[in-house]
Amino acid sequence: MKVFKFGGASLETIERIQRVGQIIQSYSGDQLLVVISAMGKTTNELEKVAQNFFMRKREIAAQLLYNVEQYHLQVAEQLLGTKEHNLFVQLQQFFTEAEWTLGEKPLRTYDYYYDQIVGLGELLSTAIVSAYFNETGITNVWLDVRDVFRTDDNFRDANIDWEVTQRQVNEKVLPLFNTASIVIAQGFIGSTDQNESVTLGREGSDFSAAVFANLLNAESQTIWKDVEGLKNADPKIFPNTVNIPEISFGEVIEMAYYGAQVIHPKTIKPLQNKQIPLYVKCFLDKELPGTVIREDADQRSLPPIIVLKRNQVLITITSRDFAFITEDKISDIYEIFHAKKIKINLTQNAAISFSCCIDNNPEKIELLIKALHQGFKISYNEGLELLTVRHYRNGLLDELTKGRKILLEQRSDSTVQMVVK
Ligand SMILES: Nc1ncnc2c1ncn2[C@@H]1O[C@H](COP(=O)(O)OP(=O)(O)O)[C@@H](O)[C@H]1O
Ligand SMILES: N[C@@H](CC(=O)OP(=O)(O)O)C(=O)O
Repeated sequence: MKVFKFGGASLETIERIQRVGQIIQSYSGDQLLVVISAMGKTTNELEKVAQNFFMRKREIAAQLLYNVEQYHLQVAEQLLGTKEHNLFVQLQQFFTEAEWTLGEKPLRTYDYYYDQIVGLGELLSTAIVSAYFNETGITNVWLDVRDVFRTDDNFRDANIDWEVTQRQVNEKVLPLFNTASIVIAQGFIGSTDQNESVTLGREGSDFSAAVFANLLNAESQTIWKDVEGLKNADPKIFPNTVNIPEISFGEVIEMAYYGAQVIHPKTIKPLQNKQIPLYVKCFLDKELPGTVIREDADQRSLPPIIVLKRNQVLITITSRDFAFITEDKISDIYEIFHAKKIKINLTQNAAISFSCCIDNNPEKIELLIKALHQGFKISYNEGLELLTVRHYRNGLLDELTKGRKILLEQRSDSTVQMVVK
């Protein structure tokens, strides 16, 4: 059994969806569990629906949802060449459920409504792709992953209940392979024991695929991207990147942790734990060798790896009365960050101050500063970038920081991190 994951970019156009079909067809001898994300930028559009709904801008929310609906109906009709198909009944059910949600008064948290609305993208994309494949002879079964992935109710970043999910994989997923060798499921979503939809965090479909790979004891997982494979930096930002043919789980978990936008950080653990290799392949040209990520990768010729996180804020937290920032104070500070669900990307402490670099999320930062203000003086600096280079060489660092102001720097033997303006 192999697990495949196709992301939004691979479903952005009709031609790309057809290409995905060809790729799957070329693995006709294998059992495939195929995880699919929302088409193109649908998740961003649905986020806007959720925001407007929660701000009680009902008409705008309804219009934005209508646009998403029309887009999917058009794609479905173009792929199938007709509107007379059961798929359209299934799509209509999803739309009706979403419209019901928008008809409610937002009495629960924003994160709850976000998850009820935003997961729609994956339900639509998988239903369309599954129906289209069946019409073109790629026999498959569509699975509602919310019947399988059980989570807690930490909406927008729900945690998998591995025991229940394993049981449900055994009872509900494995038997599907008796009817077809291909099962198509949504990435990114799951459900609580109260049958409330949840999402697993933005870009979470890589992780969904890894959960399946782990629980199905798959022989491999392949993530199909618009790039050649895993590179030593984002080719959209840096010129002259090189492809990495093989790399270890340990190295990739570091890259993802530092913010490389190519693989979701949670993806590695379920694979490493069962020693399942992860392939990164290019859906634009499946003959390209891509990258294999596995425990015992040969890394003798690993190039310097560069990760750039944009739109960062450096917050400096200073004691009000010249008191030292001791362990108890740091622990209070971390508790506040944890309560506000803010991830710290880099920290540095001095005698009476503690600095940390975080993603710029104005609403969260406002609440954070309010909470911190009671005990500390706060200053912050916006519009920054966090540059991380692993296996660095000094010449390269000079090149990357030329003409930039370095506000904070940390070096170890293997890694340098800099907050730059
Ligand atoms: N180190 C890297 N190697 C390859 N691609 C990278 C890297 N870092 C960032 N990327 C970006 O990741 C993109 C692919 O990921 P993404 O757009 O999330 O795909 P999908 O939505 O299809 O899963 C590439 O187009 C590339 O710009
Ligand atoms: N659609 C979700 C989940 C996901 O993983 O998408 P993609 O595979 O396109 O990054 C998102 O955009 O966050």
